Amino acid sequence: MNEADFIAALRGLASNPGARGLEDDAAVLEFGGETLVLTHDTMVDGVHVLEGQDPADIAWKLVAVNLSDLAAKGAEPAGVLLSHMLGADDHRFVTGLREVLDSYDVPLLGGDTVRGEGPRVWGCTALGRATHTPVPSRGGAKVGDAIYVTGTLGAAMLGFEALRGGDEADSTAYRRPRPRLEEGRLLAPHVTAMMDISDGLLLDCWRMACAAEFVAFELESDSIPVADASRRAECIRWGDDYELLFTAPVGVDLPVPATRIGTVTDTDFAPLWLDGEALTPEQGLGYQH
Ligand SMILES: Nc1ncnc2c1ncn2[C@@H]1O[C@H](COP(=O)(O)OP(=O)(O)O)[C@@H](O)[C@H]1O
Ligand SMILES: Cc1ncc(C[n+]2csc(CCOP(=O)(O)OP(=O)(O)O)c2C)c(N)n1
Ligand SMILES: [Mg+2]
Repeated sequence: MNEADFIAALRGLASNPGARGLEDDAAVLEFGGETLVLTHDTMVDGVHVLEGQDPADIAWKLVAVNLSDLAAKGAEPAGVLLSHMLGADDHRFVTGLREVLDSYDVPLLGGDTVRGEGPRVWGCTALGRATHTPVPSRGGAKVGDAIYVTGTLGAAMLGFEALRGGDEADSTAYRRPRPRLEEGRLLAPHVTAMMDISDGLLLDCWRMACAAEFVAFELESDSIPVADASRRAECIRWGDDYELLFTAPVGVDLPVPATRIGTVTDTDFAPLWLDGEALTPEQGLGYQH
């Protein structure tokens, strides 16, 4: 089973509406007059971070990727719970954790600590409070909407290569992603759909188009902001950038800088198009476990 098959097999168990059919970045629960937004992401040594990487970076990224899912729902963080496997330089993990929690003013609420064999694995649950309801979903794109991204894609890939190669180039984008919390909150009232881009722009556009049903995402590659124009195809597939992907009606005055990369259409026989050519996940649109 791959990741998509396993999640599909879980769908029958996740009938509570809060699970959003396991088709969104986060669960959404009405609770005590508030709307809670809940998400969990795991990182594995050698899969999500380079073996031997500074644990301070690992702690930062672990929390940041979870906050990014809250950002995509326009939620403000209420706290995190962490799971940690003991190993080398655990004091550096604590240092990085303090840095990320202070930077985003997020309370550490609890977690769990274990020792085990095999590659190290870290987990984080982030809890947030919706700032706007209905909480934006992945599936709300409407025919005629414009498609936007924040920031630049491919910076994490370049940062990964810099870190792996040990060269002077800046690896910050890979080591210390910055969740777009402020942007997500400001955008939530204006978007028809929103998600964060963890697995690569093309794959996440595919998912957003499929979640909406009966729409297609038509993208123009030249309009997509990339960190290295000579490697555009890789920049829009590699992932790990944690920018926001969203749709909004044409003409809406956006409250934050973002780049229009395409249009939602009713083209009915393929959900994703790049420069007029239909694309499928078999062609390698992004990162899949
Ligand atoms: N092991 C699991 N148990 C329950 N739900 C899961 C599991 N793995 C993934 N999901 C759910 O599947 C959906 C897609 O997950 P994922 O692609 O990891 O989202 P994201 O990229 O936003 O982290 C989400 O609703 C997530 O909560
Ligand atoms: C050492 C290393 N190799 C490869 C990658 C590329 N990579 C691994 S996982 C991933 C996508 C994000 O991970 P996932 O577990 O799918 O997160 P989620 O979508 O659930 O937030 C990417 C781009 C990496 N980050 N680090
Ligand atoms: Mg996930």
